[in-house]
Amino acid sequence: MTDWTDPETFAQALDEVETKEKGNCFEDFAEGDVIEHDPGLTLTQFGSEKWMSQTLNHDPAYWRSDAAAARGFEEPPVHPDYLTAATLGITVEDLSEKGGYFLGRTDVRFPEAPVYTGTELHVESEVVNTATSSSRPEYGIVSWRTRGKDAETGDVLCSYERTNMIPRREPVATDGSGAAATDEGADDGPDLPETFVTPEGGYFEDFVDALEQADDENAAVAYRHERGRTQDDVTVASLPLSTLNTAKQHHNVDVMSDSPSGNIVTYGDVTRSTALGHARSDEQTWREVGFDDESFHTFVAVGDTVYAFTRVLEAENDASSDAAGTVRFQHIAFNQDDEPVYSGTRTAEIQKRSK
Ligand SMILES: C/C(=C\C(=O)O)C(=O)SCCNC(=O)CCNC(=O)[C@H](O)C(C)(C)COP(=O)(O)OP(=O)(O)OC[C@H]1O[C@@H](n2cnc3c(N)ncnc32)[C@H](O)[C@@H]1OP(=O)(O)O
Repeated sequence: MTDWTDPETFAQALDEVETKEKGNCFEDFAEGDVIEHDPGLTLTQFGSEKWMSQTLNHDPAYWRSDAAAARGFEEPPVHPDYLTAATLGITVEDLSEKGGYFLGRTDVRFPEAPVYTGTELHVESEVVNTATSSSRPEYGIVSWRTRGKDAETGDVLCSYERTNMIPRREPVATDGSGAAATDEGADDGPDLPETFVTPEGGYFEDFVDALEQADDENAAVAYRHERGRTQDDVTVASLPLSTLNTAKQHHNVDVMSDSPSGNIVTYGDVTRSTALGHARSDEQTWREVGFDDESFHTFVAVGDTVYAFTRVLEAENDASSDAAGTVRFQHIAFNQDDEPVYSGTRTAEIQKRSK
């Protein structure tokens, strides 16, 4: 009688049986398809606090009712990064569980902010673009518009457009491996301003003053934040799973040892939220408005440390409250070797010094 647990027999059986697959390949997506994601998630205080604590987002308005009231919230709301991560995590099983990396995201918006704990999230995605990767024939590139809705009212709470590399079932013929390796980036050396201005404080006026100072010179308002967060099992594997993100990239070392990263990697939303946490620790945030042009440049893995760098792009004396003005930033997350791992622009309302 066959001993199915005999190592040689079992190895052969594994080789010959089919695998009941999870997730979808590139060929499964067609422009215009709408996918309703089955997993739902109740946005809890515990989930939001766990996310915030581990990513160093310690803004008291999300932790304490008196600080929340001072900012015009009924109670501490769900943190927008947790809401964003949950709106993406829920989609992974259908969109990207097959593998392939999160390349970028844009137009992240929160039309019904603030969102309070206890809200049930229902998420749907529409395929907006599918493209061949000229440099990687075994992958295609897919973009989706995703909307996270209040399951009860249907109100859109978070929406964005995201792009991933997605494995193909069959590699496609391309015009050659060198296609992406153009030397477009042939380096003329860095082209940076002479001076870097750091805002004196974290209020709206400090950003306005710094921009005015930079305007007078060949200068930019750009600075780094001191905090770093070394990636560990909690940030790499536990946080994505807490948003129902089933991407093997974050929790299956076995499969990932044979992938471009060679190991499990940090969920992009953890990387960016950690960098944003560092940046927010040096400003007086009033409200988050949105995020654009987000890109993930290279992998972050256990043992890597996530730091943050900020450029202030513009400031406008106009916001949802007289207590704040609006500032547009570029945030760059980088690792211990000073390599950029994430970049994106962020629009946020920043509290004024004089209320
Ligand atoms: C899985 C998950 C969540 C989820 O489940 O969802 C995650 O959280 S995972 C962690 C976060 N993530 C990462 O850790 C990835 C970091 N990244 C890299 O490590 C490298 O990027 C790479 C190894 C993936 C690729 O390496 P690479 O092949 O050298 O990279 P590129 O040549 O730059 O990109 C290849 C092709 O993608 C096109 N492309 C790039 N960016 C965009 C964009 N924003 N929009 C549209 N197209 C884009 C590019 O135009 C090229 O297209 P072509 O093949 O046609 O030239």
